[in-house]
Amino acid sequence: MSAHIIVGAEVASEIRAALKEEVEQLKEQGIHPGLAVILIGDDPASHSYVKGKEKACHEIGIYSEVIRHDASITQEELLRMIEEYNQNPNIHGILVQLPLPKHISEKAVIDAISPEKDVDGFTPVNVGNMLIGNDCYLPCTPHGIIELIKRSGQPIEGKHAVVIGRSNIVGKPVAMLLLQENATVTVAHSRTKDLASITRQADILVVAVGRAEMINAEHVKVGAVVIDVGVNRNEAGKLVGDVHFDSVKEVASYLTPVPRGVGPMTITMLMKNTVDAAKKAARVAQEK
Ligand SMILES: Nc1nc2c(c(=O)[nH]1)N[C@@H](CN(C=O)c1ccc(C(=O)N[C@@H](CCC(=O)O)C(=O)O)cc1)CN2
Repeated sequence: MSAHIIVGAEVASEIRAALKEEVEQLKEQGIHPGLAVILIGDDPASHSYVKGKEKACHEIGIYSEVIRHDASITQEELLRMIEEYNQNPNIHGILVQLPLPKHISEKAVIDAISPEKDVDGFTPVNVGNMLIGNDCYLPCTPHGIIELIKRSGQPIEGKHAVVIGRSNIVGKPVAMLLLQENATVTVAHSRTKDLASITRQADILVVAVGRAEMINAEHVKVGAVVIDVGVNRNEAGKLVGDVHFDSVKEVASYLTPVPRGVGPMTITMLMKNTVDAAKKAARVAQEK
């Protein structure tokens, strides 16, 4: 068997083309979606992701403001900056790139973002709404993963989904979204005993552990759908996922590559959330 490769970059391009058309139409109605991206510090990967977000905004026609600040900023200054964007009517989405420098509390920063502008879907209000299945901004990577599985044509309902990883950004929310799609969900993590015996039960395996090529064919059931969320450098300096691509592709039925798999969907779902936020703000203004 050789798995079908789910090229997230191609799916992302399709969604971005549709968003571009939608934004053109919104602008004709006087709605101009706007996103503020705040990047603190000098982490090279974060700088590259933020550049990707800026470029995607430009391509789709979303107005963007990108604030790059060195790590000398205080938490209070950052919170003030967020509050200004909360009040700014030209900005519909606010994103603070993670991780933050150690002296700044991630929790305090996320809590400061108005839930209506939380296009990352990280605030407690949006997380709570996601949990109970209310309309809300879904976190971008988990939402992108669900979209990739759905567009591959593979059913989620009734399947056993195993998620490896329990981060707030990926593991926990993707487990919740799979549950909402009626999968039976198991969450495994660094303290899980006999990981392979659990992952081998998975019809859908989502891997978000942050360890280069840790999951190999021994961990995967024949015919499973395998989604690789990792972005790592291997010993040779090559960009690889958490999944050993060459061995797993011989066992899985569907597999996402790294790069060009889940990653491009993260930025694309952010664009979608920003457009949705602008539409919601326009509706609210009209109702007043
Ligand atoms: N505020 C947020 N911070 C972070 C998030 C997030 O969703 N919101 N997610 C990640 C980083 N991230 C987006 O911010 C992100 C990660 C990976 C990619 C991507 O396109 N990866 C490429 C490879 C990139 C490379 O060459 O290094 C791929 O997989 O093809 C985009 C965005 C943490 N922080």
